[in-house]
Amino acid sequence: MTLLCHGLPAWKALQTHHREQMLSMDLRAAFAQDGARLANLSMQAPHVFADLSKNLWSAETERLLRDLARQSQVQEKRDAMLAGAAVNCTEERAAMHWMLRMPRDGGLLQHNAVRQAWAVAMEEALAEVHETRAAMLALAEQVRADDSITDIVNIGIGGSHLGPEVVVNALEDWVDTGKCFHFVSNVDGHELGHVLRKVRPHSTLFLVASKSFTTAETMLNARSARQWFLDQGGSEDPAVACSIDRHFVALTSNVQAAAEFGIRRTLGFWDWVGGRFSLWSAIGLPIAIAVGARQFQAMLDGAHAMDAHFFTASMDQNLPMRLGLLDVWYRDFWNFSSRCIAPYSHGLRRLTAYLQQLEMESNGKGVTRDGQPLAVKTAPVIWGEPGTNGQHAFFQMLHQGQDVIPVEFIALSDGGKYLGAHHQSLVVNAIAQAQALMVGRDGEGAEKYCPGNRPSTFLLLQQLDPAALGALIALYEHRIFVSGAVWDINSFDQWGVELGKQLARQLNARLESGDWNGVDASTLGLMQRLTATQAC
Ligand SMILES: O=P(O)(O)OC[C@H]1O[C@](O)(CO)[C@@H](O)[C@@H]1O
Repeated sequence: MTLLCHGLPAWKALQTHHREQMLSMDLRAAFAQDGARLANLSMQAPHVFADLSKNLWSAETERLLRDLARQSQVQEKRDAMLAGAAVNCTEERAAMHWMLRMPRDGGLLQHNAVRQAWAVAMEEALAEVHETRAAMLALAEQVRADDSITDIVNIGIGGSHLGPEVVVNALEDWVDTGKCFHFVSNVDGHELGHVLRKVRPHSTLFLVASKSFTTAETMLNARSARQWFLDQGGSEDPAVACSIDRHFVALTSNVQAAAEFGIRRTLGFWDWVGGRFSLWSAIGLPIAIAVGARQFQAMLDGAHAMDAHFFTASMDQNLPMRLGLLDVWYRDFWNFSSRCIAPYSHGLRRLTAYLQQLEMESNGKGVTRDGQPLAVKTAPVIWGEPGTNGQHAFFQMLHQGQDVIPVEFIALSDGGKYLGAHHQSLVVNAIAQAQALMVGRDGEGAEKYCPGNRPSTFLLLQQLDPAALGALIALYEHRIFVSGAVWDINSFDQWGVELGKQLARQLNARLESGDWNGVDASTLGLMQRLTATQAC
């Protein structure tokens, strides 16, 4: 049994530090007293500048958090991930999404620490990654060149939806095909119907994206799409131009299930790619079709630069480490139960949804890797909306509400082709909000009082290009790994999701059999209402 994090000496030291020095901390005073605060608490990582100075911490806090990281063996756990160990212990799988962005020769391997951790068997995995990617990019280029295909419909949910969607939206300015991209995830037929009304079978390519190829929502959507395709004149005969063979591709690690479904064109990936970490794999096909092989590679390169930073930079200059430790500091010592994500970029409008899965599915756990109940809090609620919209919705509460909620601003220095006046206004608003949260307002009446001293982090990308976006997403992946490692949880499984799936299956079966024995009164009452409504 490993020692639980709250039993470590550094945990106790952080509790004392919090109680005796930080509870009364005032950010305004901290800046007034320390002219070097910004320099010490900000840093440049690959493609991402981070201003961490408006957080409720100090150099001493960070020193103690690094002690905590050492005592909870964060670096050893990181290196085990890099060595291909089965860090996803409940499913006995490695977690090697970072390998999906690794160059064939060199890259990370040029670093001593990485070379030492690298297992020879992983050479084979890397070779397969490159082979599969070449096939994926070749297919993407073929689709891009085919003017008869005007619409791409991605059918998938969770990691098989959110990553491709966030990236295709974010890289809108880099999309150089005239094709339209549609994402269908919800089992609500409304979503599929909405898309099918807009497309034609002979000009649509359906991508059925599912790692397991068993996810109920995706399978039902895929079956309905297939039926629609046949009803609209499509054919099962591969010799016909408008055939399933030509218009359906499966992206999956379960090639056999895809074949049983009737899809013969498949791109595979491996069980060591977690669903929420899969956009870099075949699941990224919609991205590659949208922006082409060169820009897809640029996104991988940006992510790889962040990987190299995470795996090699010293702890005090390692951005994913610093952010992951900040997250533990806020969750467990300040007891902040949520974090607001505020991307000041329309391109990043789906980022929060993506990060919700990444962080809450990874770290929303209550036991350690060896099954011990945790006495500390883990993942916060991740929520938010793009700025400036959020300012006219929930920022009121951030400024004057009773809860303190750390805010994460994400902005771009260069707004690209968008009108300078718009971009300037956008970024100035982000900076002003971070300032307002910190400085507050006093002396103008009780109703106008804003307490200030409210924490925020500011992440700045030069522009929203493929490399910067890749680096930003990899930053979040690694940061979540760090906090998960401190809590000693398995950040790579998601057993909580299974229960609901299992019960939905049982309720469907009970609907068929009419056997409601042992079902609680509330569930039974709701099911009776549903069947009564259906009967009308
Ligand atoms: O790609 P699949 O196997 O359809 O799974 C979809 C999603 O379902 C989950 O397993 C549970 O929500 C996610 O982890 C995953 O991203």
